[in-house]
Amino acid sequence: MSDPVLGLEGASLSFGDVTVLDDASVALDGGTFVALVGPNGSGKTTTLELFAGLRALDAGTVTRPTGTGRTVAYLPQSPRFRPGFTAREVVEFYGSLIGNDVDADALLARVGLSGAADRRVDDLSGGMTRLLGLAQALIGDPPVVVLDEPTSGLDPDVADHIFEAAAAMAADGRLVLTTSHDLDAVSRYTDRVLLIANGAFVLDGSPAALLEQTAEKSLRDVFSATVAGTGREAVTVDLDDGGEA
Ligand SMILES: Nc1ncnc2c1ncn2[C@@H]1O[C@H](COP(=O)(O)OP(=O)(O)OP(=O)(O)O)[C@@H](O)[C@H]1O
Repeated sequence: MSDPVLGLEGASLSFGDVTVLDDASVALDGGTFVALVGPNGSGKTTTLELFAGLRALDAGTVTRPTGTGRTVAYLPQSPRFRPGFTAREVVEFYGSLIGNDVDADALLARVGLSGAADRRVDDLSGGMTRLLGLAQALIGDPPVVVLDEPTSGLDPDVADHIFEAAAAMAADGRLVLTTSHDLDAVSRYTDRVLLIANGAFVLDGSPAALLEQTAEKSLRDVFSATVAGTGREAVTVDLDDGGEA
């Protein structure tokens, strides 16, 4: 078997008394669309940041692609682009930063944004802004694309479009790793699901395999049953105004 493109081995990371990873290991291969799911605050964004090289572990090792050029493209949850630029200018600008001659129109077409090439980024909808982020992620043809909640706040059709674009990026041979709370889309589009809870990857498999393994009806049910089984307390919301009587 070939070496994993991304991996964690014996990984531990805490913020003060909050343990995000506790001796966790995982190996991810190219040509795969992987979803990292888990409860709020379970460590999804932090894990993506580790893979993007934006954070270091307390213990253990991170495997990332070696080589020159852009190896991991990271799209944060709320991408921001230089105000006043058009979508095409954004792609050309980032291409020039990376030192790549980019065909901006081809990249915008790849994500379905041809019609918005001359629109200023300030005038793009939320969905278009995420799509521009995907186009930007493809600059320099990185082998790994990491997406943090790329569909939060988007309508289901636009969300589907983004999942389709991400799946196509993986079908081209890349490793695409996304976080998402949209378990319906995750079931339909991804090849592999990792569920993080209590510092560990507690489930790992294709959506179909996870349903079979757990005998649950939907990934949503698998999620709830597994998270409950870890003994993790649900997030509690205190509706009291907190005022003293
Ligand atoms: N810089 C930081 N300093 C202190 N604590 C942090 C820091 N970054 C994250 N945390 C904590 O680490 C835990 C994991 O955070 P993270 O953002 O990775 O979770 P998440 O799974 O992405 O959450 P969500 O689904 O709500 O986006 C949380 O308890 C968070 O409060």
